[in-house]
Amino acid sequence: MEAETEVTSKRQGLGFIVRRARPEDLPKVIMINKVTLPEHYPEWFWREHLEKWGEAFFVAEVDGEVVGYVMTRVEYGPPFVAKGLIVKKGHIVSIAVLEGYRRRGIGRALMEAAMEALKTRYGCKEVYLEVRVSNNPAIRLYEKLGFKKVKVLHMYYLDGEDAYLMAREL
Ligand SMILES: CC(=O)SCCNC(=O)CCNC(=O)[C@H](O)C(C)(C)COP(=O)(O)OP(=O)(O)OC[C@H]1O[C@@H](n2cnc3c(N)ncnc32)[C@H](O)[C@@H]1OP(=O)(O)O
Ligand SMILES: [Zn+2]
Repeated sequence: MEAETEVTSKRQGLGFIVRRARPEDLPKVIMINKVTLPEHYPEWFWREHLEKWGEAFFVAEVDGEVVGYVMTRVEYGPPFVAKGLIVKKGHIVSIAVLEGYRRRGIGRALMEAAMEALKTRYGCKEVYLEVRVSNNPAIRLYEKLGFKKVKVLHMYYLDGEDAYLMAREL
């Protein structure tokens, strides 16, 4: 994918842009994470991911405002679903879209941009993530993109909830 992709919804006025994140986007990205998810990270963690794996860190913009993000990293290890002993794995660390901007394809477009970059820029053979077992909207999105539930991670979250580890080949 090129640096910027414009997606215009069939419904007028619901267009958005997906582009690579920049350092100046981080305050807004961190704010979106705070209001949408219980899992938060220190500022240096976001910055580190942008510096190391910035080609697969994307934001979505509506009318010039960042309304969503996807942050990823690249890891080496035994694959969950791909073939091989040790492979490069793309890890979707966090994705979120502000509540008022959901169900217009932004989450899907962010995931597609991240997966394409993980594959073509970093050579990842698969992509994986963890998601709360109760998070149906996110699970539906991942299944629509071809992810499968690989295993349950018991008590994965601080509040005791389990996670599904979901993965697909790239
Ligand atoms: C690895 C992790 O970060 S796990 C945590 C994921 N993030 C969160 O849970 C944060 C809060 N939630 C969100 O930010 C959003 O709901 C997201 C990111 C999960 C989805 O973002 P959206 O922009 O709404 O997704 P998008 O519009 O692309 O939806 C694509 C498809 O996913 C499925 N989907 C998305 N939301 C829902 C929902 N609420 N109910 C059922 N299916 C849904 C649908 O199949 C949808 O296609 P459709 O609208 O044509 O039916
Ligand atoms: Zn994770």
